[in-house]
Amino acid sequence: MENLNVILNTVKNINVTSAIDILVVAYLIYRAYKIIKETRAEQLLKGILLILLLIPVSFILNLTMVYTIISKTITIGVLSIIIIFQPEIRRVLEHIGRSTFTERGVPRQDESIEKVIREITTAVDNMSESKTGALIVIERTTGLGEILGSGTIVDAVVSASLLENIFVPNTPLHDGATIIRMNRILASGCVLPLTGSQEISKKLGTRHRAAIGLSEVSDAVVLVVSEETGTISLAVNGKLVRNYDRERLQAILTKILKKEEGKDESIRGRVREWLRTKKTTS
Ligand SMILES: Nc1ncnc2c1ncn2[C@@H]1O[C@H](COP(=O)(O)OP(=O)(O)OP(=O)(O)O)[C@@H](O)[C@H]1O
Repeated sequence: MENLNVILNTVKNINVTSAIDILVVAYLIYRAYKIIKETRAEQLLKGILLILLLIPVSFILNLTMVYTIISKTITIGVLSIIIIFQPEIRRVLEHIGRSTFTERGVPRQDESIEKVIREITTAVDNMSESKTGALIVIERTTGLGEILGSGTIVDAVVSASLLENIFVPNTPLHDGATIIRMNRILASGCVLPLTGSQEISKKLGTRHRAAIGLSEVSDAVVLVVSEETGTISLAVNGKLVRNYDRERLQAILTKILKKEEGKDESIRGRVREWLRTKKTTS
């Protein structure tokens, strides 16, 4: 009863500043949840929230032992969360950075993007026909500097023939991933992080797992051509979509990489856009 009074008094003392404080925290939690939704962190997060919910419940019901154990182990818990959620935390922070700064990996001018997309699509389609295994990463806002270091620097203009040449079997650069930034092939033979997801089909080997793995920890677009079947797949945001043909691949790459004309994705741009829509609706 005493504990309940403490909580009621706290609620009574809420002023405008603390209400804003609560709203900001609630918004940040909501955004973080949206980013990690449908990743392996979602289930873990639900479990942790349930345990955290036990703190006020045990406090109100005077369950001294439960309350003491949970509140005393929370520090170790926070440390464990940071270690377990390291990839997801990185993703959330990168996502925040992405909203603040404008895109850097994708070429600015539409013509240039279209050309890069055309060259990549042609190469991927040809490699699919000849069943040449390939792994192509298109960098967007998440910097892939660490990954570049694992491969060999190429630094050449993107062209279908160069891409096809890189992946010719038994040549020095065919193993691993090729990274594209803007309209340049930066490096080949790069090692990508493998996904740890248990939900992926056992039929998919390490090439596809590497594509999903990188797309889980970055906003890169990753293309895979299967050496076994010639199937074209695309991984974005931890999801792999299979069986693309040339037209569908060109369409999806254009949709992802070509920024809507004049659209400002930065926070300032979004606020401006929101104010503009408010003005027109009022
Ligand atoms: N971590 C990694 N980073 C980059 N490339 C990788 C990685 N792991 C494997 N690869 C590439 O994938 C090739 C092996 O593909 P594997 O047959 O295991 O995959 P798969 O998904 O079954 O693809 P495929 O359908 O082409 O056989 C390696 O030779 C290498 O080029």
